[in-house]
Amino acid sequence: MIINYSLRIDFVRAKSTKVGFANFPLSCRQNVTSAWSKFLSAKWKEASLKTSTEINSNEGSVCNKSMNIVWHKCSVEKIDRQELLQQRGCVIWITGLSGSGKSTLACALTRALHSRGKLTYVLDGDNIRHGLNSDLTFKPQDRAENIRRIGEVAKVFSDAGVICIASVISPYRKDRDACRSILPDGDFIEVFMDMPLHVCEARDPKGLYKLARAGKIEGFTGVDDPYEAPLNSEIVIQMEGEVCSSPEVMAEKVVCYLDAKGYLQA
Ligand SMILES: Nc1ncnc2c1ncn2[C@@H]1O[C@H](COP(=O)(O)OS(=O)(=O)O)[C@@H](OP(=O)(O)O)[C@H]1O
Ligand SMILES: Nc1ncnc2c1ncn2[C@@H]1O[C@H](COP(=O)(O)OP(=O)(O)O)[C@@H](O)[C@H]1O
Repeated sequence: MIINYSLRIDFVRAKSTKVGFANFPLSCRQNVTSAWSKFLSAKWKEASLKTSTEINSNEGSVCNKSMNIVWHKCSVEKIDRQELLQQRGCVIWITGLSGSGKSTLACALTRALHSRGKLTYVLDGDNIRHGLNSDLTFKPQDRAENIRRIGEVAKVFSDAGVICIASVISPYRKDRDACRSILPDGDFIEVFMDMPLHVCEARDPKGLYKLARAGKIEGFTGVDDPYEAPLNSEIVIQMEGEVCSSPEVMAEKVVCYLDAKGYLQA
């Protein structure tokens, strides 16, 4: 993006330098400007290639390919919507292994908040992959893009004043941190489902661990694909010895956090 932009400036400068060539013979001027154009167009191509490589890498999408865009502000803003809803928009980001209980917690939490009159919306990895993200695989760069898109959608919901609950494996720390970085301070609340792999594998409600162990699914998180545990989550859900709290008790822990931080009022 920066490279593209500076090239655009160079291009404008190059065009204006043509005026300075006015005293040279026409053929000489044409040669210089055409060499300049070739040089710039080669550089432009190089920059574009670099940009798409960056987007397709595991870095996540750090560049914006859209140029000449200006943010349009409206007179009704987040603060007005929050006032209407009597709550503060935020993102509850539930991360953990498959089978760790992310969807179960997301459902219990949306139910608990709904019954307190709070507007929520759940973005579940499995569900989003049925539509918006149906073009993505489980390769690292596609997981990164999956998380980037869900992070952006969650940001829109929180800007709408909604308490958005994202339940996604999101195995890479960098991708989760990127989602945190696009939200106002405090509005990204990470919940780590810190369940041991053997517990998740014993649950295996969809039979996916079994398939992964049999080599029928490649790159399954926790089996032959990494999961980078969060280092500083706002909330950690763990077992107490061999016992797992009920989904309602887990949800209550998150509700208490939201209440204490003032998200349940405008
Ligand atoms: N290879 C591989 N690894 C992990 N999970 C897999 C895989 N293939 C399919 N599934 C199913 O996809 C669900 C995870 O989707 P996510 O979008 O949350 O994954 S990710 O955040 O992009 O890693 C996940 O759902 P949950 O079990 O609810 O986590 C699985 O059912
Ligand atoms: N707190 C819990 N106690 C006992 N079983 C649970 C709990 N949370 C989830 N489960 C069970 O574990 C399995 C996986 O839960 P799920 O929410 O689908 O996990 P994930 O979304 O992380 O894959 C399901 O069969 C679910 O009923």
